[in-house]
Amino acid sequence: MLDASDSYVTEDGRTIGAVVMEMKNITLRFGGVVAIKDISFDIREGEIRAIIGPNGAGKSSMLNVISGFYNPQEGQVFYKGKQRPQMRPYQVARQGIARTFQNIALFEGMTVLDNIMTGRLHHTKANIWQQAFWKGKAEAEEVANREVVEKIIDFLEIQSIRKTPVGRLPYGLKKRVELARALAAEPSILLLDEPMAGMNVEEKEDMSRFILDVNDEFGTTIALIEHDMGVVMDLSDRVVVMDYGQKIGDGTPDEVRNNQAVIDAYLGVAHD
Ligand SMILES: Nc1ncnc2c1ncn2[C@@H]1O[C@H](COP(=O)(O)OP(=O)(O)OP(=O)(O)O)[C@@H](O)[C@H]1O
Repeated sequence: MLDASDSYVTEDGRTIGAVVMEMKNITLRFGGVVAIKDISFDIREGEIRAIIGPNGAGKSSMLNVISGFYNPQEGQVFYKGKQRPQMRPYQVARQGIARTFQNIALFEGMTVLDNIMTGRLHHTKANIWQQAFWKGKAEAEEVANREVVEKIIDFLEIQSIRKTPVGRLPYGLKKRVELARALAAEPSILLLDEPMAGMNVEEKEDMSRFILDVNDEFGTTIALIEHDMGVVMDLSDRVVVMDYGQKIGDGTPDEVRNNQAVIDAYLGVAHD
């Protein structure tokens, strides 16, 4: 059994570090609906952590708790060892947590490059006057921001579409641009909201490869939610399984695959 501060090396040679985020006894209600019921789990530095579950299981609600969009009625979120107070999403983003959205949230009329640049907003400290008159600090920031963005464009192999308005791109590429924008924030934790939803097989393979590469190359901790159990099993180090707002499984992909409660949930076996 690992301690919160332990680290270990995976079979494929990646180092998984200490616990960086801990969700403790989280309960979230919408009026009479209990979307999350007393769930606890942790996320370790450098790991790929999936949260899966059938429709309505509470995955999006959980992602929204992590990203600060929802504040749970009960339970605590610990980040880097400290209990996180109630926060707005932009404050969570400033702590190095970036996300993508299931229904792509890009500016369709803007080019790929400009969309990705919007991911740098939290790294821009020059005030509006400095920006308007292109002086000192603003200029240096713009150069640094472009450098980060160019590196990501290369990394995600989207050089050829950098000047294309996002609205003209096929779905799979839009998803890749969204990933690029989230990466532009240089997050310590990247949250992916159903990154493979609506993709064909080839697009899913591409996205899986990029998720693995991001984790490997930048050491980014990744938490993702996904409806389809198959696609995340090869990617993830550990998987939390939710069903009807409860946690019914948590462990390595193999442990989860062999968990009877998980098998039942996915086969639609009735509840008591
Ligand atoms: N804003 C909301 N207001 C009221 N009920 C909500 C709200 N958001 C989610 N719920 C309810 O909470 C439960 C969990 O929903 P959630 O969207 O988190 O599940 P999910 O696992 O992400 O589902 P899906 O895979 O279909 O996206 C559902 O019963 C849902 O109807």
